[in-house]
Amino acid sequence: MAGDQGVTYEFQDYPDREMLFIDLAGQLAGDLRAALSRNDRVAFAVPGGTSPGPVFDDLCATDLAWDRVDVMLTDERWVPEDSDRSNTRLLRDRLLTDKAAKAQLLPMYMPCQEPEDRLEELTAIIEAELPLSVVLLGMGADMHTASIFPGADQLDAALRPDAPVLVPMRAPGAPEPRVTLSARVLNDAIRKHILIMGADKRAALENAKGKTVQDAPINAVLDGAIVHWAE
Ligand SMILES: O=C1O[C@H](COP(=O)(O)O)[C@@H](O)[C@H](O)[C@H]1O
Repeated sequence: MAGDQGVTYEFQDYPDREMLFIDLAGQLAGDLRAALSRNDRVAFAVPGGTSPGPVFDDLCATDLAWDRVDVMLTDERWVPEDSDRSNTRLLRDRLLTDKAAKAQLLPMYMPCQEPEDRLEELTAIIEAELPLSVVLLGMGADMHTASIFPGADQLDAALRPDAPVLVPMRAPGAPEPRVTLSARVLNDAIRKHILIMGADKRAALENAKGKTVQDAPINAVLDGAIVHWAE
């Protein structure tokens, strides 16, 4: 167990990335099966970005009742789905395939100029699924998680205990507008995993210790999580 100021999380350190991908996919499948044994449908939120693709490659080939799983993103970049920056595109290509093709993908983007234009519709779809059963999060080297970035315009709104489900976000380090699940929604998940890889991200996680959630938004979701790390 690692922790800081009342925040405790489990840190799983893997000998290499391949072992992390296989083991994390197995743990996610186990959590989803446990949730499916208690519920008719389960909500599963996953990150985009560069890290989770290989985990999705293993997970999508796993036998479970995918037809009862509702998959959503933790956050989306406000770009059309054919953009190679689209997190939805990553999910369609790497997770909603093979056995997991039977899962239902919930939208976190609708074609229009700004996230605010369709926020109510997206919120209504996601709100009906809550609480999340299982969430996988990523983290950037700047200590952002989902699209909760240090210095972002709606940072406080995403971190408030009474935060809305979805928060539109614009941040200096993000080239396009974003939409993100709030920390409240992420923390309400029954099981919470965080995937980080590389020495820079491990140093960033260490560096987050003692910092405020505004300076290190990862601190807002660490409590009770399992952090999976490999070099
Ligand atoms: O922009 C994003 O960044 C984070 C971290 O991404 P990575 O490429 O460093 O793995 C990701 O978790 C988030 O979902 C994504 O939108």
